[in-house]
Amino acid sequence: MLVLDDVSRQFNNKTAVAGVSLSIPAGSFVGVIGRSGAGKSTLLRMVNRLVDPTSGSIRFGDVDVTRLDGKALRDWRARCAMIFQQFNLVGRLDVLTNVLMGRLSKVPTARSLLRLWSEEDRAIALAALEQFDIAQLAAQRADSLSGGQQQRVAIARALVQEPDAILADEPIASLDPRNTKVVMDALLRINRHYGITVVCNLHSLDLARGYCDRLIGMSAGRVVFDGAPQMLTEDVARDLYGLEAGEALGHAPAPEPRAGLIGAPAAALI
Ligand SMILES: Nc1ncnc2c1ncn2[C@@H]1O[C@H](COP(=O)(O)OP(=O)(O)OP(=O)(O)O)[C@@H](O)[C@H]1O
Repeated sequence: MLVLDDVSRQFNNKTAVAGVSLSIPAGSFVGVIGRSGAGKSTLLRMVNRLVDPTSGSIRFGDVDVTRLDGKALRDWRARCAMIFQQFNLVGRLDVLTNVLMGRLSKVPTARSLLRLWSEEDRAIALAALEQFDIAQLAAQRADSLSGGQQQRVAIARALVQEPDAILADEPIASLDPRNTKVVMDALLRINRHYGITVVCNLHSLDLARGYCDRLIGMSAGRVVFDGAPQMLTEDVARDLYGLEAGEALGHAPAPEPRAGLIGAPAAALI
């Protein structure tokens, strides 16, 4: 269970997140929605500690995330993988090496410094690429791939970290509708098949409704809606998005059917 208790973040005199309290049970697929500037990215980044809260606490099980530093903080970041709008791959490296980067926290320091990957690590990375139908791209430079392919590589890299949670910050914001569906289906698969918690910032309400079990609506740094997608009425949605309602309430592709939800550890990739 991920628990945020009265978490706030200020940038100079601007309050980005204001007194957010939330409990997210393991295995949830949560969508964080709201208009631009509502505080969605800051909220996610605080969980991963890319941004430190100004006040409040974040706990995951018995770990007090807000107090971690050094190796303990690095370990935490390995347990909650981030996925970004701009993929954050190393463009000049091949796809397989990019995915192997996700194994860095799993291998002894000496080997990780020398980038000496075991056969097992390579097999895990290749199996992750296969999951998302991009194993044939393993030897290509990451920067030669389309946006949708790059985001699937980033998701494969996150998966081989064997995380407890994946935090996805607008993962489809720069993708076309077909790739949007492919990437959202990949996140859904990770959630359903491996039981990994997914918290995903989304601008499109249709997408959030289609994929998430629970929506958290933010406005001016506060949580103003927290519930199942079907509880979010059109009126509440219009309030949430204000002038952006037209764009945010547009139609989005439907997810794959939610079948075959077998829990399995990420290590079971091979
Ligand atoms: N590093 C920063 N320095 C100063 N202000 C910031 C910083 N990061 C965020 N903010 C401000 O905090 C508020 C919340 O920003 P945040 O990026 O969390 O919102 P968001 O809902 O993710 O928006 P978007 O959908 O546009 O990414 C905004 O007013 C933003 O300008």
